[in-house]
Amino acid sequence: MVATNYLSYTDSGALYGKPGLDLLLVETALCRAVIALQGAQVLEFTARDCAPLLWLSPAARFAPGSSVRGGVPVCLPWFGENRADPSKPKHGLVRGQSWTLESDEQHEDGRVLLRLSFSHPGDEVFAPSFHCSLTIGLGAALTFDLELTNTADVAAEYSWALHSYFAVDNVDTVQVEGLSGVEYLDKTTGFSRDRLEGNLNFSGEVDRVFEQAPAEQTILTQSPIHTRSENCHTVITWNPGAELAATMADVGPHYAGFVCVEHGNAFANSWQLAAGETTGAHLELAR
Ligand SMILES: O=P(O)(O)OC[C@H]1O[C@H](O)[C@H](O)[C@@H](O)[C@@H]1O
Repeated sequence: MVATNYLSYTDSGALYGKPGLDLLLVETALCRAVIALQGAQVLEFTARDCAPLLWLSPAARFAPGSSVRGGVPVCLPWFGENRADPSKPKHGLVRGQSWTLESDEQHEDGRVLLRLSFSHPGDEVFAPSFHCSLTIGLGAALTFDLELTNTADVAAEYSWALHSYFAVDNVDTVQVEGLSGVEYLDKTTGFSRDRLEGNLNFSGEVDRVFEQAPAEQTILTQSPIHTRSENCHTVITWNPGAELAATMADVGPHYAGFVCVEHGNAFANSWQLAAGETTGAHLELAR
């Protein structure tokens, strides 16, 4: 592993006083970012002259095998509960696995691109084998290019999301624009179906899956956050609210500082990949 003038290798003990995970630190004229090799999880991203884009829980734990609460965990090869077997880990398996940094480069415009990859051999947790790579772009915006290949010799279904935790002033006043008129499944009421009219507000526990969602949303907080995606047809919006957060050791009273607006393809939008087929998606996040 070679450090460059924009990339250094560190760990969660050095950055957060909580040892456990290896981290990449990128510092350029355009931004500062922290990425965990476990799960290819971006933990922090702050563009120059902007407020931090992402929320990282002050109570986050940095333990091998479990996802860190905050940043952008990658949920794959299934999103949420495994519907065929709910005893399997929530949100798939890649977020708790160590990824490989395949390449890093800095473009003339100052953007840094990190490409991380993960290969699953196929096992009793998820039978099909697959290979995925995530190219993380770090400039004025934070970008993701996900590429997934079904390396199994049979067709397989994949669902996934980039589970972004955005830093907001207060969950009680934040609104999400760009989902009006879209149908959603409400996880708090047994996945009943409803349609949002107007902006989304967060009051108490909100856990909604919007299928066939538009490509752009704006999170209206003091310094608005813009999201733009390509080939991500599902948006999931989540905040546990005070009561549920109190039962989560790594959230607790800090729940008011974030909203999750997650982009991917899940439920009706899940990917059906033929043997050997590759497909991809793009996401851009910025204040
Ligand atoms: O606690 P986690 O496994 O990271 O999941 C956190 C949340 O992720 C998504 O937003 C789901 O829709 C929620 O139901 C879930 O509670």
